Amino acid sequence: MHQPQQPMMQNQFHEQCHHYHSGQPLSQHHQLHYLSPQVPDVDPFISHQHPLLPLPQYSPQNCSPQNYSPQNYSPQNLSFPSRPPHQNGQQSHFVPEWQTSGRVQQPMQQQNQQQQQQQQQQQQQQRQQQQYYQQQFHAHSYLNHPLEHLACQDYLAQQRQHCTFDHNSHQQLLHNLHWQQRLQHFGNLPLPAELLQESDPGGTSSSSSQGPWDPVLGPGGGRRKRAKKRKKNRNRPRRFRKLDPPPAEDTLEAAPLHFGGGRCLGPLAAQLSSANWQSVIHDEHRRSFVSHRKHAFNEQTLKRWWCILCNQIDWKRPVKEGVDGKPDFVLPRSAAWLTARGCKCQYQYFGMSFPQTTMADWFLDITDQVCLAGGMEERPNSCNANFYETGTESVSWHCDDEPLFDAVSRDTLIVSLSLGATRSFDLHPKDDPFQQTTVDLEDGDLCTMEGLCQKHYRHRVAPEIDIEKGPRINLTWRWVVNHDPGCPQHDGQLQ
Ligand SMILES: O=C(O)CCC(=O)C(=O)O
Ligand SMILES: [Fe+2]
Repeated sequence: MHQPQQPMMQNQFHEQCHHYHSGQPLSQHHQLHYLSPQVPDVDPFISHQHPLLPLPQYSPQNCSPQNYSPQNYSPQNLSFPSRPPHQNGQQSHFVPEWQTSGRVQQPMQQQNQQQQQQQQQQQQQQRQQQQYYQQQFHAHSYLNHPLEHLACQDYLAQQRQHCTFDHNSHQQLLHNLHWQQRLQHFGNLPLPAELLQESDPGGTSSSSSQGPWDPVLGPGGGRRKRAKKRKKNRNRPRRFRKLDPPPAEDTLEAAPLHFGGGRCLGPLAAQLSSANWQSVIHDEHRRSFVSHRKHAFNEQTLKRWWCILCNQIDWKRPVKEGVDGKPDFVLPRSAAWLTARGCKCQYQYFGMSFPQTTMADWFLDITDQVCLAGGMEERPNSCNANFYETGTESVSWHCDDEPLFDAVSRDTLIVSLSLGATRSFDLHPKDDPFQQTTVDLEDGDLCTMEGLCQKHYRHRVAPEIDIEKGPRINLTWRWVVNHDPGCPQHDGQLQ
């Protein structure tokens, strides 16, 4: 997968934020992480994690379609143990000092009244906090403001589980951030007043008209910094520019599309329109085609597949090392690379390597059913699997043009199956990034990229700010034609 370079800051953040994922199968690291009041000893970023969804271990008994499906795997339907109640049964954080210290003995009635008032104030404070974090969550996308986004996500996730959001530890956590991240955090996000008071010893933050406090630039620094950044970005070249269209490729009349065992003709939308395949892109000039078949399998089958894939695939979140040997990018999703028996090719993209795992019989079963639905006579010999835990996980603009598939000089077919949450799949011609096509891929949908699509188009699954959006699995089958030198099938040496 060829992926354009990501901005450095964002990569660093991803790395810091997710490094505990690396190399761990999901089933092992899917544990709850609550904010602990003794944050300083731990990596502050761990506490920023959205409590991950626990995955039960797969066994045929617990894996019946009734008790495990994309629907009941959504965060809302899982029950989490709630936090132990606080000593006095109330939220005690951020109670102003005048309420807690120097108290003198008072008559019972007065005490009760004060308690009631205190409770009301706390409830109001809680409501305001909730409103605030909800607003902030929607205002900050994961990509542009990862810290803010995750902090709010953390809060909202804990609200969902009916446990208290621990402002003390949140505040501790902010104090522990590296100064650069703190700069980014305070620079962009007007924090609630109580957090600002604590983190701004000079008391300069109270004036909201000056903009957010910045630890280096002082009051309003965040705003000035952003204006400076905007000015700088004005001169930066766009990530993708419009170019002249490429010369026309062979027409379908001159060279029909053949793949999937030779007798399968593309585009599938044209060949299999009677079997509910529909055309998403039909671009003869670039010899690029995308076909879509909605709801190709029944619900029971999808639930069974979901369950097996969640638990049986060795999901990984690899790390890309920077020049200094330190990790500088973590995949914003989990993935796995499967090949047919006898093939040992690894899949490498964006400087990361995916170890090969062999397709088990249950996986070949799924593959065969997908082939049947697409009229393919020959099984694809490889598959890239992706697991998107929430709406915020993604795959950025790329094309699958690695030498393994030889997708630049010959027609190829990539066929994908989507399971779980609906996500938007975007495509654009490399020479015309503004000509974007989007197709919503739902549970059980098949989608193909055919012909020279990898040569002329980029595709992605964009991050969404919807943390409530459930997990999604996508399997993309391909044909490896140029085996790695280390693979027994290199140069056709079949074993
Ligand atoms: O998740 C998807 O729909 C796309 C995945 C993809 O592009 C890939 O695996 O190369
Ligand atoms: Fe792809």
